[in-house]
Amino acid sequence: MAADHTVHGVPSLSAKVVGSFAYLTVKDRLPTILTKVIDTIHRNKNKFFEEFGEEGIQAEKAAISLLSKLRNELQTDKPVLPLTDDLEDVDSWNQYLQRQQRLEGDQELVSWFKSPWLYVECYMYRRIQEALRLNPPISDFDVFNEGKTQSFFESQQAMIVLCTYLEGMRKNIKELSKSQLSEHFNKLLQVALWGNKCDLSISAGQDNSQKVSPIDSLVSLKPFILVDHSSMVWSTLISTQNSGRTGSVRVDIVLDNAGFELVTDLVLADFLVSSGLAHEIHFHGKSFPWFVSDVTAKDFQWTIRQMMAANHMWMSRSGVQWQNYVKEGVWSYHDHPFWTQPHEFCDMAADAPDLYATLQAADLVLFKGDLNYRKLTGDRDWKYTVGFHTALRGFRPAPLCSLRTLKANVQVGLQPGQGENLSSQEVDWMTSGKYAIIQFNSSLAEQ
Ligand SMILES: O=P(O)(O)OC[C@@]1(O)O[C@H](CO)[C@@H](O)[C@@H]1O
Ligand SMILES: [Mn+2]
Repeated sequence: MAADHTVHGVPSLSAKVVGSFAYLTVKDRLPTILTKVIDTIHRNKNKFFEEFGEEGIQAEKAAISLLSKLRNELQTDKPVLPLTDDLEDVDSWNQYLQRQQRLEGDQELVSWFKSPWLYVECYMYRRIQEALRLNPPISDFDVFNEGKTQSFFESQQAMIVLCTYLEGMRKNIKELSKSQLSEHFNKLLQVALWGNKCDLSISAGQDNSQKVSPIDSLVSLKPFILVDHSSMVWSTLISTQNSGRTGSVRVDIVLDNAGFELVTDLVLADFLVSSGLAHEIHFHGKSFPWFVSDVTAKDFQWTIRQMMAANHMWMSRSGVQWQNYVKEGVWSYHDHPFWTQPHEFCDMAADAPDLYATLQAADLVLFKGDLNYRKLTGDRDWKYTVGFHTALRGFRPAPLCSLRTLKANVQVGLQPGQGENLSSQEVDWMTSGKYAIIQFNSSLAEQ
């Protein structure tokens, strides 16, 4: 039987296409990230010594040696190796490697430059975790922590603007009309969308004096939203209210990055709860450090604590409110090994049925960020006009919406000619983070 990486003749993005964005990422970006990780571990040598003595130093050396070997395997296109640590997901990863090998056929071994980009990129982050797990004293060290905390502190000004907006609204939220609520909803949905922009500086001001408000900048960013299904997201929320259901409305947010983006997500979640549009928010994060800036449980708790401790009245008031939501169970944080695996989401029902069942209990699921979009669409070379519903290939646990700035060259659901027009004007429109989508799919059949 012919086995390959195509679905309906649509191939997976892969570094085997020389010059493609996937190729450049594997060739340049991933080794750079590994070098930074090695440097970070080395710079923390003294800390490891203070905490664990000589054992800490040995662990630092051993982890660095494993990571240098990993970088060499990547750069010389060596075969992808099975994992050897003790995490609960090892079997699943190793089975996935076999699955990839079957797709590859007998001719070639699965390797960095030949296999699907999504797979090898996820695998790199899992191997970083392996290098730490195999060296127990430093297993819990988060190699990306410094960057995440720095991005939080650098965007304080924009956070203050958001929390001030939130507090202003909270005061008379019960008196707002449906249309006023919908206006606030659209704004905060867009703030959470642009929070995914890679540079984190949504408020254009670079200096630390006058900052442009992340709310005010929404108008000028609007033309860069290529697909805007926000009215369908709103209708979904409203219809759950109008349906006369007695149960509480639950919104799940599949988080992406820590720092400013996480705060925009928490502000949106706060609005949903305090307006009564939702009664319960489930946040889904990663169980270990992932794709440099993704949220882990520690980041989630740290962020709320930092907000509470902030030296600004509305920021700390928001932090206290969020801590209460967590205490009362109105907000809950969840992680599942599936989020740090390479599977496309259409595999979830079969490969992580418990997680799929969890999402089925939501009234709406918001997927933040670029990587989640790649997994929603299988990271394939789809034609721009293919429907989102088609690209999801049966993944529809609940009504869902992707909030994503474009940082990888996969995009579906555009109007005829829209993608071609953009390509003729800006070669990097799919990877610069300048454009964005709010793309919705109902849980029903084809819309
Ligand atoms: O998911 P996010 O945080 O929005 O983006 C993740 C990302 O930076 O990593 C990949 C490239 O290495 C791309 O998918 C994307 O640009
Ligand atoms: Mn991310």
